[in-house]
Amino acid sequence: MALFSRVSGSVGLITLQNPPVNALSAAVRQGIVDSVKRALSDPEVKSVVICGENGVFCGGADIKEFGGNMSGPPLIPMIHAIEAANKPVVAAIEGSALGGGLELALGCHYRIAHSKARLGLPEVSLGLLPAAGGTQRLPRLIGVPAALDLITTGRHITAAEALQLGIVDQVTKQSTVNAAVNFALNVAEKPLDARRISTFPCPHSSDLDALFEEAMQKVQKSARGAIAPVACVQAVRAAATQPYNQGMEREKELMATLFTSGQARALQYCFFAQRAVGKWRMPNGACWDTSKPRPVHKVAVIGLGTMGRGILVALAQTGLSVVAVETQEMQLMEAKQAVSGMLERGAKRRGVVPTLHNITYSQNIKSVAEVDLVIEAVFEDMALKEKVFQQLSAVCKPGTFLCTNTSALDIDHLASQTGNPELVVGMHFFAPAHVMKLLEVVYGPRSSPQAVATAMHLGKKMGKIGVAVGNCRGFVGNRMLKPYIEQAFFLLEEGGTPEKIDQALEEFGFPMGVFKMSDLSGLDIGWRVRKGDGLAESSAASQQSPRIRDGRRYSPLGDLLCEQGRFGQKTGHGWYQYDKPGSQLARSDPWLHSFLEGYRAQHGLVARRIDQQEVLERCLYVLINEGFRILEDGIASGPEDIDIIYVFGYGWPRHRGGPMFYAGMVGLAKVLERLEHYHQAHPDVPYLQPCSLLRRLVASGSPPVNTWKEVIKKVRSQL
Ligand SMILES: CCC[C@H](O)CC(=O)SCCNC(=O)CCNC(=O)[C@H](O)C(C)(C)COP(=O)([O-])OP(=O)([O-])OC[C@H]1O[C@@H](n2cnc3c(N)ncnc32)[C@H](O)[C@@H]1OP(=O)([O-])[O-]
Repeated sequence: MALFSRVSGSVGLITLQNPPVNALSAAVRQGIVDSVKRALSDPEVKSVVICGENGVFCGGADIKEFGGNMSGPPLIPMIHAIEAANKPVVAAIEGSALGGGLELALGCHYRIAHSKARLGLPEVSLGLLPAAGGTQRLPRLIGVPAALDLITTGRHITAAEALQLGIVDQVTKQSTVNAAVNFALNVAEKPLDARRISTFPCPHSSDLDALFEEAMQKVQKSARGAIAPVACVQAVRAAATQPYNQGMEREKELMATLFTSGQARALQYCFFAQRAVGKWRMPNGACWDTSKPRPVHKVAVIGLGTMGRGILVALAQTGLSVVAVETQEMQLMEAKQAVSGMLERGAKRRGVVPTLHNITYSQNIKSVAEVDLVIEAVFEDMALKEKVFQQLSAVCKPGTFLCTNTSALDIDHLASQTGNPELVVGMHFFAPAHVMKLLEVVYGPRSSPQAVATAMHLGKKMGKIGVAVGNCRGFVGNRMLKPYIEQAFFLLEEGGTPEKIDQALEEFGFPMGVFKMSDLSGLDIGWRVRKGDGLAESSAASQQSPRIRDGRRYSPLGDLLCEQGRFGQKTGHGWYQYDKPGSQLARSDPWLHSFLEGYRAQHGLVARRIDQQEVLERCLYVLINEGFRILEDGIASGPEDIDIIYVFGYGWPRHRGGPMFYAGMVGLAKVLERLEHYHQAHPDVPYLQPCSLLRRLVASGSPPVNTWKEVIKKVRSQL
């Protein structure tokens, strides 16, 4: 709702009240309409201020209403009525003015912002466009290029940038409402014609066609198939080329196509899923609201390879005091130099002072004795990690949380090396760790809820999206990746090429196909794991059939490439060739193609044509199937956990909502039918066998993804 009051004698104050972000629900819109009417009809009121309760102006339209029947007064006429008012209306912007919130402010005649406020039109990230006049008013106010930038990226800007762009008229460090009320008193009798943005001509650049052509190319390149950024450009074009009313018609028309699109549904699902993962729950019932984190003031990072350095940078940037330990002197010196450089560059970009002084470097593990939490990031080798955990358990003060940055190893086994296994959790960061948003917080059977809460809290402080998951080989992300990569190898054996398979996945929306990704991360990583598992054996030494392991189909293609020293980008050759070691531009490699031909001939395989549909169905559905197994095993507590892990850690296109949401969009029955089909064709591939949870969900009528948790609970109790 919205509260009306009269302040300073003649100022009507309208306060939006819908915690926590004052979203424009039906009740709030009704409240604004009623309050504006009251202010305009009250002869004592000479000017009006609109503000939000609890230090937040407005987070925009109420996204929760989008799925249901929209009732209450519509936003557009409400904003028009404010703009058309014959008394000045001033927006007092504190906290956030986003989406419909900023559109409301643009309908006001003046805008005063607090210096800490954030403004933006982030609708594009929800698969929409600013359809309450945002695409028409903003270009008229700040010009086409700046409006295009804000509307197509959805980025939030500071009050200082908003002032510089001309979006706000004044920035204050004091009480925004007081400043706005004083401002309103001063402008009470001033004429308003020059303050109604919809009447402004849109500032024209000399070559509009070229400008929009360039903008369209830019969004198409970065959108990876998302439709909203394209619609945003089209809407702004209407502002630049048509009168306001026609522009509004175009905005409405474009919004209508977006509003009901699957992409909008997927993106809005992601918005809520991102927030839902913070409300974690362990199988024993412990959860986010009953488990309080312990304060962490001092942290240590052990091992300063690539991952350790990234983690160190992310920690130092939070302002925490960090002890960085690396036993090799050379490595320590190199790491110190690299980390200082990363911190300095990061600080320069953000216009802040680098936090180099937060870090103490040491070669001695005993220097972690006084820290509250340790993140171990040594080489991915169980024997080495065991030793480190034994040492940590001996040197750390009682109660220190011990976290490991392993990407697949057994957390519980590591916990068993310490005197207090309840203090041990996994903190699985993704490379580069100071950039990538995802953090898997992995609890073992003995991890305490407080250890999970503390790791999740620390992750949030580091700007990460933490997802709490159970302990199993590869946890959630890497466990699902295994069958996905395996299918890609099988497709190569059957006639595919790295180029065709990658193209299908990139057209789906991944930034990189599976083979380019593998070249980037290094083929030797998977090879080392397969060797450890006894799967990858030198072809000469192998006693067993090269294409079968334990009765299951196996592809040794990756191993054979590694035997040739082809480790990917770092060696200049992998699934592709590169100009030189370390280059990033992948080129098709004739050697690889003739190698594949030779391999097929050697194993009596006849290449067939593999189309895009088969690539997508086999690679994606097998990954989804493993996701269902993870849900069945209770490793992830809901589909949102898996989807957020894939969107933020593995490049799954956000506008497709994550693998589990996508399965729901495709139709669970269809996913099941295709898995059955492929399993029949490849009975020696167990990953293709549909898991029982998927079957049960289909049998129970394929309920929508947001109700799976309930179904899973029931299914799990019956399994
Ligand atoms: C015709 C229409 C045209 C119009 O152009 C369309 C729009 O405006 S589209 C909208 C364009 N606007 C946007 O895209 C802005 C979206 N919002 C944000 O970016 C951030 O929430 C914000 C920066 C505001 C606060 O960040 P923070 O302080 O870290 O806090 P937080 O993020 O944890 O959120 C706290 C709680 O509020 C909830 N909630 C939040 N916003 C909305 C909403 N609009 N609605 C409903 N709920 C919303 C959120 O789910 C969470 O709920 P819970 O149950 O407690 O988990």
